[in-house]
Amino acid sequence: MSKPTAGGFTKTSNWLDWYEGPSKPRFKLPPGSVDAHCHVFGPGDKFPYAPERKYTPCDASAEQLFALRDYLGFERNVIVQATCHGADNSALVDALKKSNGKARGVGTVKRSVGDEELQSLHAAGVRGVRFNFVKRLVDFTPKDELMEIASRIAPLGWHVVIYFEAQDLPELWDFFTSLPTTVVVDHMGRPDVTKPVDGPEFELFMKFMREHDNVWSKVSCPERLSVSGPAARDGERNAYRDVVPFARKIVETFPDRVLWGTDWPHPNLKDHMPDDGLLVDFIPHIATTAELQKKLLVDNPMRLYWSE
Ligand SMILES: O=C(O)/C=C(\CC(=O)C(=O)O)C(=O)O
Repeated sequence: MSKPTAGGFTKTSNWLDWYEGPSKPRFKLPPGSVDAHCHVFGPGDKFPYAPERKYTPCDASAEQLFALRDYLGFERNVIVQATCHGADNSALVDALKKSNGKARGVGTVKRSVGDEELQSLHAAGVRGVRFNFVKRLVDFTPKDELMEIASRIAPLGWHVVIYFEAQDLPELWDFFTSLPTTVVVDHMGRPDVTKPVDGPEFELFMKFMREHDNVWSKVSCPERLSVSGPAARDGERNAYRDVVPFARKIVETFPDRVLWGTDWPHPNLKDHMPDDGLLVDFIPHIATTAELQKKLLVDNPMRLYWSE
């Protein structure tokens, strides 16, 4: 049954709702694992979607996220502000407050944000801001504005999360490499996985990480990047095989600077909605030893988000 969007909003046409009744993962997550990339949406009647949004999702509440966390065997979440909420972080903050310290957040702020607001976001558990360069998701924000925001949040010990597509890395390189904070890349910079893993495009991403030890990567979202699948559906525990070499290379080369997240509730998927339990079973294909798994799922996110 189609999931609702409260508050009189109408979902984007052909919206794929998050998957009801996921499988129990066969992979046993190490104790203290963090789902380091997920979102909350609305509910629209309490936390209206932003007027400037490029899509309207089905609602995905904090309670539903925390139920999934417990069911899959995660201990904590990092909730990332999605563009459908613009720079209004209230749904995010509400979720952080309800989490009893088990969630941290990455928000979106504008140049006009006051020091008091930054302090109150920090108190709620926000530890970073997200700069989104994916053109279908956001209108352009001038780089001087983003740099000003980065310099405002740096003294708080926060980091910058960047979301962009692989073909845009050359143009964004100078900006990214001048950011004064830890920089966390969403979804491996969205590589085109039909290109070779040792080809020039992905090599540029590897160089970006190799030459800048403040750059981290989420090795997340195989369901978004995969071209040939197979999808994490119908019991498939060896899904998205075309993405594995890319994620595995990052995990093995930079084991102390990688994070993993479900990306629940998976906004804007067009082809299929993954079963989140089967998505967890993707992890041992990209982090193949207990040591790598603990770094990816526990040590790294704890160092970045729960250091104090
Ligand atoms: O959920 C993600 O990470 C990816 C998104 C959505 C997004 O980033 C947003 O709305 O802010 C995408 O590729 O559509």
